[in-house]
Amino acid sequence: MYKIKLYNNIAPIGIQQFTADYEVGDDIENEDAILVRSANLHNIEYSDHLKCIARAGAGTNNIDIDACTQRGIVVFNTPGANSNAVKELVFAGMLLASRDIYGGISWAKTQQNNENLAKDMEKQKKKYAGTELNQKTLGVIGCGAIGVQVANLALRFGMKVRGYDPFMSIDAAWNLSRYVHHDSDIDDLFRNSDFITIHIPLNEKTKNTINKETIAQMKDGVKILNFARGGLVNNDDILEALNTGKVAKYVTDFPTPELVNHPNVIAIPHLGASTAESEENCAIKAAQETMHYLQYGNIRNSVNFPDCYMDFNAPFRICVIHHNVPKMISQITNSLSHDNANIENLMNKSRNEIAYTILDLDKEASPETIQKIEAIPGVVKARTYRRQPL
Ligand SMILES: NC(=O)c1ccc[n+]([C@@H]2O[C@H](COP(=O)([O-])OP(=O)(O)OC[C@H]3O[C@@H](n4cnc5c(N)ncnc54)[C@H](O)[C@@H]3O)[C@@H](O)[C@H]2O)c1
Ligand SMILES: O=C(O)CC[C@@H](O)C(=O)O
Repeated sequence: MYKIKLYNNIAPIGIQQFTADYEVGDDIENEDAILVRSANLHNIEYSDHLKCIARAGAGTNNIDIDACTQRGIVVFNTPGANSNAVKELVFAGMLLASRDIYGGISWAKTQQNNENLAKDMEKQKKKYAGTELNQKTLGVIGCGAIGVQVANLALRFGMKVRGYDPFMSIDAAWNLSRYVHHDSDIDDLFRNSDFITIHIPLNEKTKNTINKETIAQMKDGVKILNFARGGLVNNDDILEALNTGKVAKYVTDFPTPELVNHPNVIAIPHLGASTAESEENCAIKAAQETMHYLQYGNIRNSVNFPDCYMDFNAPFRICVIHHNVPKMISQITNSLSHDNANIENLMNKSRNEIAYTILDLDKEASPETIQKIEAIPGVVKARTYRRQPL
């Protein structure tokens, strides 16, 4: 029986993926795996049995990735599973930043006793007039799952689009329209955009990407959208720029108390991925990644381990997490001689300092063999698997 601990509300359809071999709940102890959305897992005590954490979503800054890697805990996310939901809200944000829809609706709500409403609203409406997206320039920082979709849709709104992403994946590049202007220097994007939208992960390098200096390069009256993470934008600097009018609007999915009452901040309470479709996509993907890892040792969509997966055709399997250093494979295979097991298939992949080896065997490795493997300097963990239907 595998034990799955839930943090946050995970869509029921995701939990339904788990078979009778799984015990799933938010009060589980000695968990083999965690399913989480945005709950902060930094500084929590993990069970000694914990093998993986699946983030039902994209951002993993709520998890201490380095600590997990050192302990041999595989962290998954669900790339692209919520990107459509975020894309749609970005466009809602752009429209709200261009036209005072919110002000107009709020005024209309106060008119329930006005018998002259039809006439009065024609007078009132000039207060809520705005501008169009058509022909404006949108700068997209980060052309991954979300950025690409935002860029492509903006073209269909008649916008001119510029994109900046020095680490863009080949998949993302295939999906990005060729009509998106490629900025290799982020300053060109800052200087030439009427709207700037940011879609990159938050980490030590990207923190405060939007700050006093970068804002200074932007057009007067620029509108900035942040549906990625609050820490990417320096709050003090953006508030100052909103006060001077340098920045006309700041649309953020990550409001903080000092931002929420500013008249030119459009604060949304982290709703980017909050659609039934996206919550279901993320939950299903996170559950499947977890099951494939726990039952087969296969790794797909990890943020700290290499992708490493093989069809499980042999009767037995060993998976070894080890440091990415010489002579590991030979030491692991030597240890198997004890059981006289034949290796039917082998895969080894590495990512930075860590590596992962899958060995498919005709015989089950004995506990002594696993102990021997785990005693090899540089080995973090070894686990055995028996072939079973998923
Ligand atoms: N508001 C929400 O509910 C919500 C939902 C999903 C994702 N997010 C946030 O949005 C971020 C992006 O999500 P995604 O699904 O597009 O992720 P993704 O991994 O598909 O794309 C991120 C892109 O950012 C690029 N990148 C990384 N560092 C960069 C830098 N310094 N400059 C420019 N580009 C850089 C990467 O190359 C990648 O292409 C996530 O990390 C998450 O924090 C928020
Ligand atoms: O789970 C959510 O609601 C938000 C997820 C989002 O911030 C993400 O990074 O995928």
